[in-house]
Amino acid sequence: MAPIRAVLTDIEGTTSSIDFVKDVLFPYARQHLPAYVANHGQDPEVRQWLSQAAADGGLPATASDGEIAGMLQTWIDEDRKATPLKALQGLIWAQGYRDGAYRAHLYPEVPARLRQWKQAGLDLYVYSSGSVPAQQLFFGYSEAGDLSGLFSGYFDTEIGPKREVGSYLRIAEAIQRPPAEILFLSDVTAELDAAREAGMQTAWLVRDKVEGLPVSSHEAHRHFDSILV
Ligand SMILES: CSCCC(=O)C(=O)COP(=O)(O)O
Ligand SMILES: [Mg+2]
Repeated sequence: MAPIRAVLTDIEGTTSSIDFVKDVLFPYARQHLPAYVANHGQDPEVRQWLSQAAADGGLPATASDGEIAGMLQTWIDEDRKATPLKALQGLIWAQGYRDGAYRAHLYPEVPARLRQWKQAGLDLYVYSSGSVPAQQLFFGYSEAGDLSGLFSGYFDTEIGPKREVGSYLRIAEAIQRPPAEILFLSDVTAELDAAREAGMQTAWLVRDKVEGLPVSSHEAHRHFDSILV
């Protein structure tokens, strides 16, 4: 096996709990979405994402911003990983982080392990369904302080869906590493399958408190400390 030179990590369920995203971030975005759309709907970036969401959701061209906001709230309830929704969520979360409404959850061993890997010469990258600005906020306002400087780059679904092989090939190309030198960490086996098909090495994070680790072709880990690179 090729030596690992870079670690590419997912966020939700991997560095951080699913509960924090579902119980804190999503409700905050859902609550503030209508006012955010009313106040910022004419900003060019926001307008572009609203138009893309309306088109993706099959709304008529005459749909009001209120109707688009309502559809986006439904998408939040359904945990849709749609790029326009994720971009808008990131813009809304910025206010919550800056107001101190929350700090991003990280599993306890994650900050030290990321620092160790970085000190050992590995390059660290993030690949999440959350938008790149949302990822930067997440690690910038984490419970362990500002960790954003540890990462050499961030990728979201603008590079492609997380379950598609091509996304991982494009990430490897973007970071100028052979896929075999990249270790991808995720809690979702379909994502790990795609990364492996692209040639990456994989580790499956199983954070649930169930008895024993599942048997899988992807090495399963309860936490980052047992991942040896
Ligand atoms: C960037 S923080 C918000 C996470 C989020 O919105 C999400 O959908 C997480 O998905 P992931 O790909 O990190 O499992
Ligand atoms: Mg995940």
